[in-house]
Amino acid sequence: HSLRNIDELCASIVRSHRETSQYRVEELHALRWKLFNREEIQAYQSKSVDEMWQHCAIRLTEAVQYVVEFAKHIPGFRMLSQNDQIALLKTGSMEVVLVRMSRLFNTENNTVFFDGKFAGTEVFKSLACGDLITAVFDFAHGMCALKLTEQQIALFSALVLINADRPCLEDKGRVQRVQRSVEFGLTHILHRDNQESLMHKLYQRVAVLRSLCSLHMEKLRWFSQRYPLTAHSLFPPLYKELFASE
Ligand SMILES: CCS(=O)(=O)c1ccc(CC(=O)Nc2ccc(-c3ccc(CC(C)C)c(C#N)c3)c(C(F)(F)F)c2)cc1
Repeated sequence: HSLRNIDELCASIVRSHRETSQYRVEELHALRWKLFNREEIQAYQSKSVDEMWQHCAIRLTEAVQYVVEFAKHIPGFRMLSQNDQIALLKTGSMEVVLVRMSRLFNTENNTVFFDGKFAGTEVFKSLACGDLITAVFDFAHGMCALKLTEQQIALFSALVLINADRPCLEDKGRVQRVQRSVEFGLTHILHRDNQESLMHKLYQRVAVLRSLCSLHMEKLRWFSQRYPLTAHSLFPPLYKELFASE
């Protein structure tokens, strides 16, 4: 890797992250005190379990679609086979959504940007998934504590996605080469930012991310058994394709 194309690699991943984020950090910062009022919280809490699940699945799927766009602009991702691209997105897109969620989190009042305003955990009560929501909020809190820059989030998101250890990859070697170039990019910018110590903290976050996503899948399996009609006919097709283990 000559430095030139490592800088180009980082620049294209950062550009893609910026272009595929629904909101810029400045916009979210300006909205951070826009909280749901009592009536709005009441309205969410009076939704039935399946209504709230469907509502959240739609929101999550929107966020995932931006991650799919982000992936397509990671240098080397499009050179992978269709099946390998889908395999990486199937297991990695939720992880990247959760990494991105940390940008939506306000640690001062423990709220996250959802449906246009900042919501506390009480908004999600009717999901009957308190442990998952708590885990999502805790993860976002932990990510905020690292005070990552947008560039660091962009490279970390790309590294979370391009993982050669994902199951059922056709050409593991090719994914490994793309993964190594992204790893090189992340270490390059951490070195430039004089923050090499962040690298092992980021790998620790990956372990938490894995458990969070398997908790999400476990809850989805529980929900699909309890509300098969909603899960099979009212969830966004992309959500089912990526997360329903069928
Ligand atoms: C920051 C990147 S961006 O692209 O700009 C962007 C990206 C997203 C947004 C707004 C947005 O969609 N927030 C949101 C959406 C869903 C959820 C959510 C809801 C319920 C669940 C559990 C359920 C499925 C059983 C889970 C999970 N797991 C996640 C959340 C939050 F996690 F907070 F609850 C927030 C705004 C800008």
